[in-house]
Amino acid sequence: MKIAIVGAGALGLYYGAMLQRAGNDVRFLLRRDYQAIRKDGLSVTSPNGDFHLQAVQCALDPAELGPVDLVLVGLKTFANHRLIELVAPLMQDDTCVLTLQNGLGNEELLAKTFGAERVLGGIAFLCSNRGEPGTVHHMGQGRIRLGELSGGFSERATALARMFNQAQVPCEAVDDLRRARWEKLVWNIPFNGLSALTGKNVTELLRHEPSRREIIAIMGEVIAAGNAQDLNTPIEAEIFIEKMISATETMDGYRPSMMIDRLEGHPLELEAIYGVPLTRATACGVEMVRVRMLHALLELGERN
Ligand SMILES: NC(=O)C1=CN([C@@H]2O[C@H](COP(=O)(O)OP(=O)(O)OC[C@H]3O[C@@H](n4cnc5c(N)ncnc54)[C@H](OP(=O)(O)O)[C@@H]3O)[C@@H](O)[C@H]2O)C=CC1
Ligand SMILES: CC(C)(CO)C(=O)C(=O)O
Repeated sequence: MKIAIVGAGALGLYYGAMLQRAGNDVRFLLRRDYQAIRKDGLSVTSPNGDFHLQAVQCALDPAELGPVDLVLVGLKTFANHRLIELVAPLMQDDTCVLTLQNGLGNEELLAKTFGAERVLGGIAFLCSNRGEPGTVHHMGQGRIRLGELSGGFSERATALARMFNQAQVPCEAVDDLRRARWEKLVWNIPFNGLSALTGKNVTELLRHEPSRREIIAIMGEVIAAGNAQDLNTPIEAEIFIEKMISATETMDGYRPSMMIDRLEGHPLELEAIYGVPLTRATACGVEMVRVRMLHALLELGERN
C-alpha cells in the first residue's frame, strides 16, 4: 500500500510516522518541515516511546509523490480551498482518500471531485502538537474510528482499520460515519469554542460550575441536532454526555487545538466545526441556540 499524507502537521506527521514505522510505504507532502525532514528525518516523541525515522520520502509538490493507493488528509479545514489541487495528482483509478480532519463537510468536498465511492472519513481521538521542524509531539490517545462516506461496513474500511492496528494505532471501522462525526462534535463544539474564547483549558472550564452546566447544555443541543440527521441509531444524550465529561476529566489541563490556534493567531476551523453543523441542524428543524452564539463570538474574534 502506497500512502500519501496531505497536511503533514501534528496529526499527519504522527499517523504517517506510525504507518511508516510499521513498514508501509509512506510519502509526505511537506511545506514548513521539508528542509528539516530531508536533512535529519522525522522524530516522534510519545508517552509510548520516542522514535526516529531517518529516511523519509517527501516532496513539496504532490505530483512528485503519486500516484498512491491511499491519500490520508490532515490539513486544517481552513486550508480546504487547496484540498482538491493537492490531492488530485496523487489519484489513480482505485485510489481512496481518507480524511481525518475535524468537523463536517470534508468528505463531501472530496466526493464532489473524486466520487463518493472513493471517500472515507475518520474521527481521530488524538492529542498531538508540532514541535521544531522535523519533530512531532504525541501527547496521548490516538484512536481512530473510520467509515465510508456512503455508509455501511466495507472490506476496504476494515482493511484500513487493520493496517492502523498493525501500526499500533487503535482503530475500528464503523457502519455510520455520520453518527461518529456528530459524536465527535459533541466534544469539539463546546470545548474548542469555549477554550478559544476564554483562554481556559478543559480542566479549568469543567471546574467552573456555571461553565460546566453550559458545556452540558451545549452537548445536549449538538446531540439533538445529530439525532435529527436520521442516524442509524440515535445518540443517547444522558449516557453519552456523562461519558464525554468523565473522559475530559482525565485530560488534565488539555488545551484544545482551537485554543492554541487562537493564541498563536492562526485562523480557526469555524466552518467545519460550527458553520456546517449549524446549517445541517437548521435544515432538519433544530435550532442550536448556544452553538449559534458560540459561532458568532468566535467569528467576531477572527475579525481583529
Ligand atoms: N492535532 C491533533 O491532535 C488533532 C487534530 N485533528 C484535526 O486534524 C486536522 C489537522 O490538524 P493538525 O494536524 O493539528 O493541524 P496542523 O496545522 O498541525 O497541520 C496541518 C498541516 O497542513 C499543512 N498544509 C496546509 N496547507 C498546505 C498546503 N497548501 N500545502 C501543503 N501543506 C499544507 C500545514 O503545512 P505547514 O507544515 O507548512 O504548516 C500543516 O503541516 C484538523 O482538522 C484538526 O482539527 C483532530 C484530532 C486531533
Ligand atoms: C477531542 C480531541 C482532543 C482529540 O482527541 C480534539 O479533537 C481536539 O483537540 O481538537
